[in-house]
Amino acid sequence: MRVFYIEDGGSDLAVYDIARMSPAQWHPLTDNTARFGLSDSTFWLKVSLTNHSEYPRTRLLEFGSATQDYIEVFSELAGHHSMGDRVPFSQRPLQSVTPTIELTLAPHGSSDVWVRLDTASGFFEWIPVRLHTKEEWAQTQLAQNFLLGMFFGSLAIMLVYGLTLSMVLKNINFITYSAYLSAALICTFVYYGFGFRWLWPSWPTLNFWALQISYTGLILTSALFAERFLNIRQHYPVLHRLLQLLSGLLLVAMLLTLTGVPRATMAMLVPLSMLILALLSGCAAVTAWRLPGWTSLLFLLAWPSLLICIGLSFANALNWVPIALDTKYLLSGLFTVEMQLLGILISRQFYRLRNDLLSARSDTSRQTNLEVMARNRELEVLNQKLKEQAYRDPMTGLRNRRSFRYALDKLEIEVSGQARALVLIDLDHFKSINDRFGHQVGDKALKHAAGIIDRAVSLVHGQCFRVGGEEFAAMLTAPDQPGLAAQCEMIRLRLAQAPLTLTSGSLPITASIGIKMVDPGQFESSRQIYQQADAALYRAKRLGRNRVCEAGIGSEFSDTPLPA
Ligand SMILES: Nc1nc2c(ncn2[C@@H]2O[C@H](COP(=O)(O)OP(=O)(O)OP(=O)(O)O)[C@@H](O)[C@H]2O)c(=O)[nH]1
Repeated sequence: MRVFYIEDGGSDLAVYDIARMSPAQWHPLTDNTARFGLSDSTFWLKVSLTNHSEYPRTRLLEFGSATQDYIEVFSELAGHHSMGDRVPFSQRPLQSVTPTIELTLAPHGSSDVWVRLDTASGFFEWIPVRLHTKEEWAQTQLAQNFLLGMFFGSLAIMLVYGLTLSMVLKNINFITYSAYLSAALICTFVYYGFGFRWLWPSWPTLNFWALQISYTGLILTSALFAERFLNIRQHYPVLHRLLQLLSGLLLVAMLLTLTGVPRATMAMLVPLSMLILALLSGCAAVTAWRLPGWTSLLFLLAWPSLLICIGLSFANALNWVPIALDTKYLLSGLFTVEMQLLGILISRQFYRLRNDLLSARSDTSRQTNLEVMARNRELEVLNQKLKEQAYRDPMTGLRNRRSFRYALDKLEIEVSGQARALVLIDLDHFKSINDRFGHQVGDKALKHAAGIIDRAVSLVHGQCFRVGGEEFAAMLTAPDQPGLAAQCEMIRLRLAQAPLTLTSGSLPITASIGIKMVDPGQFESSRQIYQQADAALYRAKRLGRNRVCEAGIGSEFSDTPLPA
């Protein structure tokens, strides 16, 4: 088989004119493949067939484009057939997505087939002309169907995955990915001729529309996806506006193409879409360079696949590719890889966002916990202070009457351990201090005396209380009776020997002290203990003040009630 072509610039030649053309006017077709790209002309192909065998041979002549508008075949052997996608699919002699006719050549016979190629959009498909035996053709169809089945199957699975996640997660990246994937699925389905064959076989115009619309949809959804994924609006606002403008122009070009009036609109559609894809690929490269990491790198690898696929298809149709390349299969392969990589990337991106959100939430709750703990600690300290205040006398800072009651009760229930003593200390003639020097000096004298008594009690490891106006108490650990008397004497002396210094001179302060020793083996109520200590104090007062008296030694009984 040899294939030649001739360009009919005025589109006015009929098959009779073509048949009369001299061989010199025909140009051989490289690789038997028509690559006329964008042109307003009509093209004629001459397919010269020879049977060198002594038997008749039946062959299938295939024109490998599913979407070329007009393919008219004239043959002495097979008659005239219109097989482009501008005539209903059912009129094709063979029900194949790529126009195919059956020819039977006589033994040692030869025949020419004339093919008229034309287009309404001004863009010629890449059309390989192939001659098959019936067996070869059947095998090729099987292999093609298998590969395309794999391709569409994998796209469909990814689409289900994308749609499910879009619905469940309501994540914009999954939504734009699903839109892009749907457009890719529809566009390739139409481009491979399956829409025309299975869905609208009697409506050729729809085939043309579907192709233009789905192609534009593919470019626009891919731009939408890349814009969202790369966050172009935020990072490259100028590019975002440029892309919007180009997308608008692309939409207009598509609508003009649909009206079928100006052929040149197709010449706009192709470069516009390539420009959009090239800009987005550049943007992906800049992002990958700015944010190094395998996510950016994978996106950079995946994203330009679409540019390469579509660019190669057009370049092939325009005869710019120097080698014979079946772009249909390359397109399927690259598309599948791209969609899978993008699927992985957006899943990864989504899970990273999710993890960031979760860790932010746990940070917040950790922060809240820390704040609550700090607040609890503050409250504890405050509580402690309040407790302290409840048991302290504000003027002298000593433990107060309530604290004394508590210590006295404890003294009552102590049944083992060392002997202890309750010591009551009452300042002598305090009323006269108030009367002579006033209450302010009285207060000063009280604080002074309280400080001396407390320090003295601390020296013998006791506890000191202010139980009344000028009355103090101490709980001491009593070694034995003489030891206890010596300790109380020490307290008395320390006070008596440290007069309060006033501007007018020094003011001596003395105290009378009553002691009650508490024997742990012998039970006495707190009331009894207190009354006996108070009686001893009373005795000290009576005996002339500024002295220590102990209960049980020369004792009298006191009726003083327990301090409330
Ligand atoms: N400035 C001042 N005086 C107080 C305070 N609490 C009690 N007083 C006074 O202490 C005096 C106690 O007087 P009295 O109970 O008669 O006993 P006294 O004068 O010390 O005489 P004796 O105890 O018998 O030696 C009263 O005048 C109270 O007003 C106080 O917080 N500040």
